Amino acid sequence: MAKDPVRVLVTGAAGQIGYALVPMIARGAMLGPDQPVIIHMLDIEPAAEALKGVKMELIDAAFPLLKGVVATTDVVEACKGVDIAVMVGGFRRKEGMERKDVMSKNVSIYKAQASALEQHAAPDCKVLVVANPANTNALILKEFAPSIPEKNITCLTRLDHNRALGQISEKLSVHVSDVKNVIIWGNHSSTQYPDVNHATVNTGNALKPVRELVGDDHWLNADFITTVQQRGAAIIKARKLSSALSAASSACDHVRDWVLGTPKGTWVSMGVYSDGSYGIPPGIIYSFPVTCEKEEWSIVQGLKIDEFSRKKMDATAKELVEEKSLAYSCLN
Ligand SMILES: NC(=O)c1ccc[n+]([C@@H]2O[C@H](COP(=O)([O-])OP(=O)(O)OC[C@H]3O[C@@H](n4cnc5c(N)ncnc54)[C@H](O)[C@@H]3O)[C@@H](O)[C@H]2O)c1
Ligand SMILES: O=C(O)C[C@H](O)C(=O)O
Repeated sequence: MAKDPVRVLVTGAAGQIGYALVPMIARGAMLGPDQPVIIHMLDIEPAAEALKGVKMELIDAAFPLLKGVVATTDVVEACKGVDIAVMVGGFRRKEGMERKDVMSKNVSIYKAQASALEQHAAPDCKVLVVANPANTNALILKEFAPSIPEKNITCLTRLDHNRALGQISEKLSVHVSDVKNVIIWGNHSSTQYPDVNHATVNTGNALKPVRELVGDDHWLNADFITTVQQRGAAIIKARKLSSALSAASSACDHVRDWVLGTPKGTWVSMGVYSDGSYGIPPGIIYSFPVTCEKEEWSIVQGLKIDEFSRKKMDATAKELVEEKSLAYSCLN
């Protein structure tokens, strides 16, 4: 029997990530090849014509899974009955701007959209915040939508996770799908800590530690970390635009694994509300290693944390605590 369609909201749908993301959703990359979808697209008035154009293209592409398109500048209409909300809309960082510069513009958007989601989305709506500052926007959304379960509000660090997999795969000349269990701890910013201490490579007959195969702790503790931390800025420098296709693809990975589950023995990184695991202060949205089953994520417990990692995990937590107070000061 055919499944009922799932309603997926994409905010900022006329923007560049939105343009890459909606066809991926319509092709089944987010929810699977047998899951029909109705895509809700929200943007603001100045982008209304462009949004209309995206809707026309979605229709023209004749996607078999696409059962309807809502394209609107009305946040209430956009949020009505949505099961999944991918929050991409916001003010984008331009070359030379610090993430903090975009903070005040974005947190007020997220405060307003929190109420719309709370009142009009499906009761169990899952939310993924992509727009920067992603962790803090997600936190603001959580705080101003108290009736949405906190487990349903997450932010995107899967792009950083995938970037880390990509760097290891390039370094070792192995296929990226043979590398697993890297971790992104903390903020989707240049303080994030990409950790390979528990990562492995499938060599065909064994799972070998990445650290052993790379055999270059200096590279792993320095260049590898900064390359992943700075990858977003490097792409802005090269494209004069921030990453879009990789962000859209990683957003699909995030939601797919959340809804359909992570493969056995594999974890992924997600920005989630801290419960105090690994000594990270509660009250912030922090990226942890998680496994997903039955549409719920759980933080992987019991990983050994060395002194080097501890410092980096605490530094990125500290930045998030500071961002939180900055966000509140912008809202006052
Ligand atoms: N978390 C991540 O890994 C990651 C990766 C890449 C980009 N980003 C962030 O994602 C966001 C979007 O990036 P982009 O390149 O698509 O930007 P973009 O500027 O091309 O698109 C943003 C869209 O949001 C719309 N918008 C602005 N205010 C809105 C509002 N109140 N409601 C709905 N829509 C609104 C704009 O009109 C625009 O169409 C940026 O904040 C960017 O920094 C995050
Ligand atoms: O938009 C940005 O600031 C960069 C983006 O978050 C990225 O990681 O590519």
